Amino acid sequence: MLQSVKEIARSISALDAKAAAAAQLHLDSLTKPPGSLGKLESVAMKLAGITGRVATSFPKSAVVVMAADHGVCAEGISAFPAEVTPQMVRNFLAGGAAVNVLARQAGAEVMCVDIGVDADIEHPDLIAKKIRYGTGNIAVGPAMSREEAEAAILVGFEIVKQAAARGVGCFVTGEMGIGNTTASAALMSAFTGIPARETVGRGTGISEERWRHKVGVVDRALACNRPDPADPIGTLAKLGGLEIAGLTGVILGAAANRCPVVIDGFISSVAALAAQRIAPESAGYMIASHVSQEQGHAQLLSLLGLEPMLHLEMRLGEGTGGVLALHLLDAACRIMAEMATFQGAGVSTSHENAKDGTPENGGNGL
Ligand SMILES: Cc1cc2ncn([C@H]3O[C@H](COP(=O)(O)O)[C@@H](O)[C@H]3O)c2cc1C
Ligand SMILES: O=C(O)c1cccnc1
Repeated sequence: MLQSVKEIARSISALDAKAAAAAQLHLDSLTKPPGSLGKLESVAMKLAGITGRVATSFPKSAVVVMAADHGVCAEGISAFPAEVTPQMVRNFLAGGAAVNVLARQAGAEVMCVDIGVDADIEHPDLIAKKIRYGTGNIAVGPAMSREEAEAAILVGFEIVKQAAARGVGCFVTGEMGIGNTTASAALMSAFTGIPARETVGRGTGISEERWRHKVGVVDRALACNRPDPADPIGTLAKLGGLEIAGLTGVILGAAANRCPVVIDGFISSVAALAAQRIAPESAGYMIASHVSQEQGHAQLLSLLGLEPMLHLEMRLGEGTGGVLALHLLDAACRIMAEMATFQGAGVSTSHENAKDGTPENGGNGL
C-alpha cells in the first residue's frame, strides 16, 4: 500500500555517524597525507554515513529523468516552445540526449518518467505515470491541486523503492520540462524569501528583456498564489512542476532506502529544497554534482549546505551534471576499497601524527 508523504518523512533517519567516523579513520590509515584527497575524502565519508558501510564497491546507479509541461509557458518565459518537452522525451527514449550519452559513459541506467507531459507518448521503455497534462499557468492560479502534488511525490518515491529493491544503490535526479526554471525560481523565492530578481535566471538562454519579463511573471505567481513556505506540499502544488514534485519524491525515496542521491542542477536543487523542508534529515543523503550557471543555484546549494563537486559552466539539467559526478563517487569508493594502508605497505607515517596523535584533516566538510 502507498504510504503518505508524512509517513515517508517519518521513516527517514539520520546518517550513521559511527560508519562515517570509521571511514575517517580508514582514510587516515591510507598511504597519503591526511585529507590530501580533498572532497573525494568527504564524499567517501558521506557515502559511509549514508550506507552504514565503510568500504563498498560503487553500486548500480540510475538517473531518474522526470518530464512534465508547464502552463506558465503561455507567458513567453522560455527561449524554446513547449512542444520541445515531448520531443526531448522521445529523444531520451531513443538514447540521443546529452544525459543518455553521459549516463552510458558512467554505466548508469536512464529511467525516463512521464509525470505530466502535455502529449501522449507511447514507448516500451517509458515509465508512464502521467498525473495531468501539464500544470496550470502559475501567473494566474495554482499549478495543480494538493492531491496532485502529493501523488507526484509518491510517484518518485515508488520508482526509487522499486529500483532499490532490484539492486540500484545510487540515484541521480534529472528533469525535462520547458518553462521549469520559472517554476523553480518561484519555488525558491517562496521557500526562502529571496526576491525573484535573484532567483530568476536565463534558463534555455533568454534575452535581458525576456529575463525582466520572467521576473515579473514570478512576482505575479507569488502574489496570486500566496504560498505558505511552512507548508512544502502546498507550496509545490501552488507553484508546481509535476517533475519537481516527482523529484522531491525521488530524493525522499533515496533517503528512506539509505541510498545516496546526486542532485543535478537548479531545478533538481529546488526539488531538494522541498525534500529538506518535508524531511530535514533527507539533506544528509544529498550529494551536489555541480554548480549550474543558472542564477540562484550557487545560493541555493549553500542554503542546502551542499558543496558542488564540479564547476563546468553547465546549464542543461536532464541529470547531465549528476551522471558526470558518478565518476567521482566511483573514484571515492575505489580509494576506500583498494588503497594500501601505511601499515600494509610499510610506509612511514607523518611526524605531525606522532607529535600530538591527531591526524591533520583537510576539513573539506561536504
Ligand atoms: C533542446 C533542449 C533540451 C533540454 N534539456 C534540458 N533542458 C532544460 O531546459 C528547460 C528549462 O529551461 P526554460 O525554463 O528556459 O524552458 C528544461 O527542460 C531543462 O531540463 C533543455 C532545453 C532544451 C531547449
Ligand atoms: O541548472 C539547471 O538544471 C538548468 C539550467 C538552465 C536550464 N535548464 C536547466
